[in-house]
Amino acid sequence: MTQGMTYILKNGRVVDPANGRDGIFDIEVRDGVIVRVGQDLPVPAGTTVLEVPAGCVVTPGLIDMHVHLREPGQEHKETVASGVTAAVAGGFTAVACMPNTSPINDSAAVTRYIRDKADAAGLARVYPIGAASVGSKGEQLAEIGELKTAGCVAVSDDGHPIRTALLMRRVLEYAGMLDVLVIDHCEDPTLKGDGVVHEGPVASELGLHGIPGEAEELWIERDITLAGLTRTPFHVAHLSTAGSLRAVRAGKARGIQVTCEVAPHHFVLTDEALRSYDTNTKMNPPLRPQADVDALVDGLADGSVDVIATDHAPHHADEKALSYDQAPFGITGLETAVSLTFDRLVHTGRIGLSRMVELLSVNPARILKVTGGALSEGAPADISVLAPDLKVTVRASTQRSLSRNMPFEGWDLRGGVAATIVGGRVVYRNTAVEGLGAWPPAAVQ
Ligand SMILES: NC(=O)N[C@@H](CC(=O)O)C(=O)O
Ligand SMILES: [Zn+2]
Repeated sequence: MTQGMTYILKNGRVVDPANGRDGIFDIEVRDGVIVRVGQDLPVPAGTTVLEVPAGCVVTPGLIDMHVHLREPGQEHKETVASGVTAAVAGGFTAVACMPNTSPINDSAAVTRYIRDKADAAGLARVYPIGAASVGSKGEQLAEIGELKTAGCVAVSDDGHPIRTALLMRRVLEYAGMLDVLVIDHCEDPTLKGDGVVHEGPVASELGLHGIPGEAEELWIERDITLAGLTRTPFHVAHLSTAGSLRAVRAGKARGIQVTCEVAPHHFVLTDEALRSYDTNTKMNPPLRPQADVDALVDGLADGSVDVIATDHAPHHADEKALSYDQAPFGITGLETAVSLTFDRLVHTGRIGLSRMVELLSVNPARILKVTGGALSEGAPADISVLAPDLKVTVRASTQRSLSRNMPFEGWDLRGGVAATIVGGRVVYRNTAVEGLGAWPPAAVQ
């Protein structure tokens, strides 16, 4: 525990693009707040020094703006407590959680319940996302004002698209007035039909029903048009195709306030992974062909993709053991995102560290309008310490999530997390990283 304590994080390579910093800096933390950032800060008597291990990178706390915490209602898959434990072990100081719990988070009572659970866990910050429509049924507008007052930072019917153009228009109008972000799971349900994987040669060969990329693209075009009509910001959840990215780029070029996120599995895997028939390759949107993956990586590099978000979607092993058609959509992601980003984007030279920090911290903070995204003096000390060269072998059995549904079992990746600091408290310390021995013990390690 380091809250209430003064300490100096010493000699870390600080990558803080919002403040134009990339170099060796010290960070002084007092009572949970960053009080000074500078080179060779003096160490007053009695001040603890936390030496940053050689090769580690200190960044503003990572924020995952798309997770499913499953509480209330599906605590066998994940609880708020297990979810935030996975989050801090994955390097995230904050997460925004989708409303498709049971009951749906369409009321202040559910929002407060989630926040209370998050406060009790005391690990990552949790920003609830409220439903856009009552019960996420797509019929009646949810009480967006009530949800905002209770602490929701955004609204979405994630799991489903916001059902009609008229409803989307109203959601944008009300949420816009209240300064609440609208996030849509963009997918035309009629085109999706009973599809379970990407529509294409692999699906045909395997005899699985396909979902065309156009199901996503059409819906994004609809939403961008309505964001233009209402002059309101709109965020695309889990964007997955080249055509979707073209639509977002064109929207941005027209001055429409549209932003988007891409999940790690969509820039790492293609629909070739389906040949395993492993239901841990089943998620929504589905894995796409190489050309889409290449386009997403280009977008991540050139700035047209704003955010990396995991879409952490825990499901129980019994459900994932069903046939491919029957199993639920979704995979976990909180504990692999940083390693996949380092291994597949940074070490391949596609993005630099500062772009990585923009995608995982600066932009989600800006889009959600929440604290963080910068290591500024006076800001809460939400800090991630990353280990770009750490050798990681992914094992579901050692992850903190209650669920193990992920397709990266046994993967060797380069890059990981050394420590996670929330509000000045070291909440996670990775015992596999050398040089953290003198750090205080953490709640998760
Ligand atoms: N992404 C997924 O595959 N699954 C999500 C719901 C959703 O966003 O579709 C889930 O809640 O399991
Ligand atoms: Zn979704």
